[in-house]
Amino acid sequence: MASYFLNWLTSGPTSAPETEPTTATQPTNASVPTLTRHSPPPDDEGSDTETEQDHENDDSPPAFPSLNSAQRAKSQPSSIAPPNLLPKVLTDTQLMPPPPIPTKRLLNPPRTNTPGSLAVPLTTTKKPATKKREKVALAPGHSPMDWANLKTSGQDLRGTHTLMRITPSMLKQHNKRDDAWSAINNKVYNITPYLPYHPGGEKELMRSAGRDGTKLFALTHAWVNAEMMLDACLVGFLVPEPSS
Ligand code: HEM
Repeated sequence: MASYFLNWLTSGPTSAPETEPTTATQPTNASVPTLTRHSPPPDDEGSDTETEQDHENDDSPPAFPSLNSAQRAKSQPSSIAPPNLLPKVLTDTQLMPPPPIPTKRLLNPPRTNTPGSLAVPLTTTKKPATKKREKVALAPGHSPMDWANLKTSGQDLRGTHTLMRITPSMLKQHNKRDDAWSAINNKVYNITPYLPYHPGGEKELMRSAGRDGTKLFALTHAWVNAEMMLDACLVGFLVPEPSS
């Protein structure tokens, strides 16, 4: 490849420059270098002895620019760079070596929380230390739809005749399964009829019996609309103890 470029670079114009249309057919300027042409000389020009065999054995590239072209006539001999200024063609052994194979340490970097470390923070991979929440199997006839039907049936689910002002000490007395009250967001509900319908189980719901279950409720399932689900069980409103 390099020899090809050298070949066409050094095959300069053979006719005289246009600026000197004198009788001389060869360049008379001594500074113009004498260039060697590698293409075969047309020694047998005009003869009929040139055969197809000659063309087949001729592996030399054609002159570029073409010998009698305007491009060749315009080109200046001084524009030809000397061989030491021509771009160097690197061989395979001189090419840049491949990057080193990453070590096992780099493939599996240690997981640390040191500042500036690119490792995955430990906090995102650590499992939350919360208790696993499990739904219980509700008895037949105790699905959420059954609870909705019971609520609208007109059956008394409060156990009281009027809405009351309920203090924490009053609430505390209603902590048995058959008489369980719980306060959620300052509203006190009779949760006894709801116990067998609670998807989290009776045991879990009884943890809020006789006290303010707002925090427990929000921690477990803040998305549940207790106000709507237990509206038929409302018995009153939580008020502070009267100051003595
Ligand atoms: C008193 C009012 C309450 C109502 C109306 C209520 C209602 C519900 C509802 C509708 C579900 C199903 C949630 C779902 O499928 O996404 C549920 C599940 C559950 N509830 Fe309650 N609940 C109440 C109180 C409580 C309390 C005080 C606790 C715990 C102390 C509790 C513990 C659970 C648990 C563990 C589940 C099952 C797990 C889950 O569904 O994610 N619930 N409850």
